[in-house]
Order: sequence, then structure tokens, then C-alpha cells
Amino acid sequence: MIDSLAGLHERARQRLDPVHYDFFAGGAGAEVALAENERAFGRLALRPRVLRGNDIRDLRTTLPGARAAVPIFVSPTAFHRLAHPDGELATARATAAAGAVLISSMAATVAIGEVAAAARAVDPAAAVWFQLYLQRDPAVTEHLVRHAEAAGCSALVITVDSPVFGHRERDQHNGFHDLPAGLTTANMQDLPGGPREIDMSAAFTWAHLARLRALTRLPLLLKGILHPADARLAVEAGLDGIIVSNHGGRQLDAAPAGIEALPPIVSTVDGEIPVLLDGGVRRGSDAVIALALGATAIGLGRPVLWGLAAAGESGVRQVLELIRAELDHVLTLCGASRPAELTPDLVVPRGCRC
Ligand SMILES: Cc1cc2nc3c(=O)[nH]c(=O)nc-3n(C[C@H](O)[C@H](O)[C@H](O)COP(=O)(O)O)c2cc1C
Ligand SMILES: O=C(O)C(=O)c1ccccc1
Repeated sequence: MIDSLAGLHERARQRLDPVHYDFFAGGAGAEVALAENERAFGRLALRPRVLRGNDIRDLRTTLPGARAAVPIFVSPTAFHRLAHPDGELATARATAAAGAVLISSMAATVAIGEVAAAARAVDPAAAVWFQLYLQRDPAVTEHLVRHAEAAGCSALVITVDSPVFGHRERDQHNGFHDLPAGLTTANMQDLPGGPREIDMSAAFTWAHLARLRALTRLPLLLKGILHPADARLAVEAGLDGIIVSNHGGRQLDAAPAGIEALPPIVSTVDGEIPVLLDGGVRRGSDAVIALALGATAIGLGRPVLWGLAAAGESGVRQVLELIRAELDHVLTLCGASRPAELTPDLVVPRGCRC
């Protein structure tokens, strides 16, 4: 039986240590950006087309380093072994089974080599991307890149919305700072000079990104873009894609919702590179709205964590299958056969005369 996302969320809440639940669920500051991610979808309506002969549908989507069965990616999230003992291995198997793209976090509790191998054991063509924050010590950044390459990752995702770590008041109140004994940030253990902490820095510029560009032939995507001027700079810098995201409301609390930031970015990028989106996608209708506004694929952060905490690999499979089935259903109701047929005129503000 497949649960609703709300059912899986509730089961996850019951099973998780409340401190770890708060770490997964929480956002920065007053959690305005977190709430707005979901609310902003609620302010948009889909204006469907009819009589389009769309009884056969095709959700396949081409992305940098990935031919996905669905326009869905698992957003990078830290510490999956806090949610379930199988951690990122379970997430990798379920994501590969769904034909979605996995973005594995540098803050994973399983090393990228094992994560990618678990995905490929399910589907040899499974796409796994590696997410990293540029590290102040360039030797550490380079090692992470080489580990991702050796693991067979097909793209790198550089998260650029975290010059400093967001202020998470729930974590401060709960005193949550470190992983419990027995869990480690596995990607940070086998590095020059021994284990390192994940390091964030406000000193990075586009010049550092150019150096990374010269370091690897893997496709590079930037995650955490909200301003169209930065999207344009990403195109000019030769990036292979961008992910529009406010980091699930965990960084700048005054940030707009990803879905609100998307349209001007899609205009500026003008089809030159794919524009992906995450934040607040909870329903197939949210996914279709984002695709219609020009996203090539949508990401799921917390829903995957709820599935994982509720029922391990099976729970993540359920989450991905729920969103896929709803996406297909809403696509049908909107008169489209393929994500690429969705156009911005299908999306209108709720409460408008249309
Ligand atoms: C518990 C948690 C950990 C996260 N860890 C990372 C991370 O390591 N790297 C990263 O780029 N984004 C991280 N994010 C942000 C997600 O990639 C994503 O942008 C966000 O969760 C999407 O919003 P959603 O949770 O509403 O789907 C994290 C988010 C959560 C909830
Ligand atoms: O990025 C995050 O939101 C996050 O929670 C995290 C936690 C530990 C290390 C890196 C990121």
C-alpha cells in the first residue's frame, strides 16, 4: 500500500528523535522562507488545455550527465543515517529504481563511492551527482572532486547559497551541533591530512568557480541561485545548469520562494542551459507548475527524508512513485503528453480573472 506524503511525514515524525526531526524539518530564522516555499505554490493555479489527444505520455527528461525516466531529482540533504540505518544507500537504491537523479550531499553519512555503487546495483545507468561546497583548502575541494569522479558521478553540483551556515533556531534551542557517536560525514574522512570538518566561506568568487571548471570535465551545476543576474553570470561562466533554490528555507530567511524566483531566471537564461528548481514541491501539481514555468526538473528534499525515516528504501520509493503518478495525472488533466509541452500560459495567479 502506498501512503500519502502526509502519512509518511507523520510516521517519520513519530519515529525520529525529536531533535533530529527538528534538524530535518527546520529552517532559518522565523522560518518564513520555509513556509513560503509551499505557500507560493498555493497562490498559483493551473489553467488546463483540453482535447489534446494526450492519452500516451512520456516523462523522460535529459539533464547534464543524466537520462532520467522522470523530471525529478532528489535534492542533496545531509545525514541520512539519522533518518534510517541504511541512510544514503537506501535513498540511492530507491532513486535509481524510480529513474530519478540522485544528488548526494558532501555531508552524507555514506561515502560517495558506496552511494553510487548502490544506485548502479539497481540500474547500471542510474545517474548520481555529487554536491559540494567549495572548501577554503583547495586540496580538499580537489580531493572531493576526484572521489566523485572515481565513484562514477556524472555531474557536480556546487552549492553557492551558503557563504555562512544559516541560523537554525530549532537546532540552537535543542543543542544539536554534531552527529551522534557512530555516524560520520563519510566523504570528509579520507582526505589529505586526515578527517576535516565541512568548511563554508564567504570569500569565494566567480574566479574560484573558474578554477574548479578547469579541474574537471564533469558537467557543473550551481545550486542556490535566486537572482537573474547570477543566472546570467552562470551561463557566461560556462556552467551546465543551475538549480533555483532557497535551500529549503534554511539559509536566507528573507529569500523568496524558489517558484517565485523562477520566471525571471528562466527568461534570462533563455534556454541556454537547464534551469532546475527545488523547495516546497509536495504534489504533482506543484511539479507541473514548476515545469510549466520553465523548470527542466524538480527536486525533493524533505519528502525523501520523511519516506526514508518512515520506511527506509521502501518509504523513499513510495515518495518518488507518489510524485511521479501525480505528475503524470496532472499532466494528463492539463492536456500535455510531455513536460516540454507545458507552457507558462497554463499558470495563473489564484484569485485572478482568467
Ligand atoms: C535536512 C536538510 C539537509 C540539507 N542539506 C543540504 C546539503 O547538504 N547541501 C545542499 O546543497 N542542500 C542541502 N539542503 C537543501 C536541499 O538540497 C533542498 O534545497 C531543500 O531541502 C528543498 O526544499 P524541500 O525540503 O522543501 O523539498 C538540505 C535540506 C534539508 C531539509
Ligand atoms: O545544508 C544544510 O541545510 C544542512 O543542513 C547541512 C548540514 C550539515 C552539513 C552541511 C549542510
